[in-house]
Amino acid sequence: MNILVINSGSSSLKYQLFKMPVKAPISSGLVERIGIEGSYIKHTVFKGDEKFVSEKSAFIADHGEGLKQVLSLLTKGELAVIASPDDITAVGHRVVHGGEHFSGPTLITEAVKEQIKKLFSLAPLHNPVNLKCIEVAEHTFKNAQQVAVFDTAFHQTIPQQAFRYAIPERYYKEEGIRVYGFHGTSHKYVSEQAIQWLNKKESKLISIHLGNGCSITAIKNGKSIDTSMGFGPLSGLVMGTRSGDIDPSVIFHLIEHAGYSLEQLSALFNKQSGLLGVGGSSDMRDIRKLAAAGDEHAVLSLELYAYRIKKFIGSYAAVLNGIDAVIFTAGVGENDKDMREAVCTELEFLGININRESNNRYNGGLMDISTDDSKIKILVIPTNEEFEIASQCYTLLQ
Ligand SMILES: Nc1ncnc2c1ncn2[C@@H]1O[C@H](COP(=O)(O)OP(=O)(O)O)[C@@H](O)[C@H]1O
Ligand SMILES: CC(=O)OP(=O)(O)O
Ligand SMILES: [Mg+2]
Repeated sequence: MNILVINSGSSSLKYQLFKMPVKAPISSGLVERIGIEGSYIKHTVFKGDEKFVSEKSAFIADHGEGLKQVLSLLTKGELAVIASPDDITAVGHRVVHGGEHFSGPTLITEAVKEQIKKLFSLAPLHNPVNLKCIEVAEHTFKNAQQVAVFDTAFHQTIPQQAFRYAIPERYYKEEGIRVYGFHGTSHKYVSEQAIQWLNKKESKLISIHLGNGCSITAIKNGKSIDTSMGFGPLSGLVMGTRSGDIDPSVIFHLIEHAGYSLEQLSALFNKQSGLLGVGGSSDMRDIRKLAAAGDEHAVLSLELYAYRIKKFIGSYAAVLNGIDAVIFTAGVGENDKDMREAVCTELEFLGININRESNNRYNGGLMDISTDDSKIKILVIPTNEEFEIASQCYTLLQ
């Protein structure tokens, strides 16, 4: 059985094709910097111990175009791995917002698509793109089962005191206004790796996912108990183009004194803020270059980004009443050693001591980058949302 997984994030589209039940990747790849200058596609095919890679740089305007190019790479040319669409038994889709309806992998029906559509306004950078990818896959792989795995599912264990906002109950009961939480598939995957590595029956973890979207989750004994994103994937940490936490008074002010419309407000907080708004680019690699050249705005954006993460670590240390390990994952978490160092600096009082030499040396895989006497372990763990989605799809289809 072959399962193709499509993971569309706000700036990227990642895919992996797995042979099941052995969970062996046949092919994987990514389209990065979608919609900004410097987009590229990397397509990898695994044959035994050998790896074949093709890379192409060309502007890719949106995820629909990205997915069409990916499907063409998978089915045509030298590095094709699918002879016929019927080689694909199931397509697993990452879907970001599932509301309260979905707590596990779900077969996609017309009703499920309607539900994904209803949540467009709450995850405007994601749900429309996720639905688009589902439609393209349905059209391409007519006989495959289409399965959705929701970012929100892992956070369904968050207790009411953490998921409710302090507003009248009817807004929860009638409008579903509550914390949902996102990046759940990633937080689940890396926390399970950490629990296995720690080899402890009971565990208290803080998982820090730093991609284009960023979120941090408190995980007790394998269950999410609080997370920084809320009703939509907008609150909490500073992100590529999203502001993270902001006092709602700012919104009232912009409406009252500057005449902002709903569309302008949504664009401001979702698309024009975060690293882009403060530092001049949504991409951490660009920000690093600007900061190295002395750009003060870029430097400030890095400070805001690290400070916000640190604030949440303190808050979740209190929520968990202790920490066994903090985990860094996703694009920035796995690749930006300076950000890991900035976040962990001056947290010694908590028992977080980073080993700078190990941190600088990190080059993939699960690695402990804390000092030998650090009370709290600091782990870098590459996320693999596609692997997790394929596993959940397989379980569902059995
Ligand atoms: N070598 C690197 N150094 C610093 N940041 C990096 C590096 N590689 C990738 N990133 C950053 O990771 C982010 C994208 O992360 P990713 O998890 O792929 O995002 P998403 O899935 O949300 O689209 C971008 O800000 C990018 O600049
Ligand atoms: C939920 C979210 O922000 O996802 P991504 O980081 O992939 O944009
Ligand atoms: Mg992502």
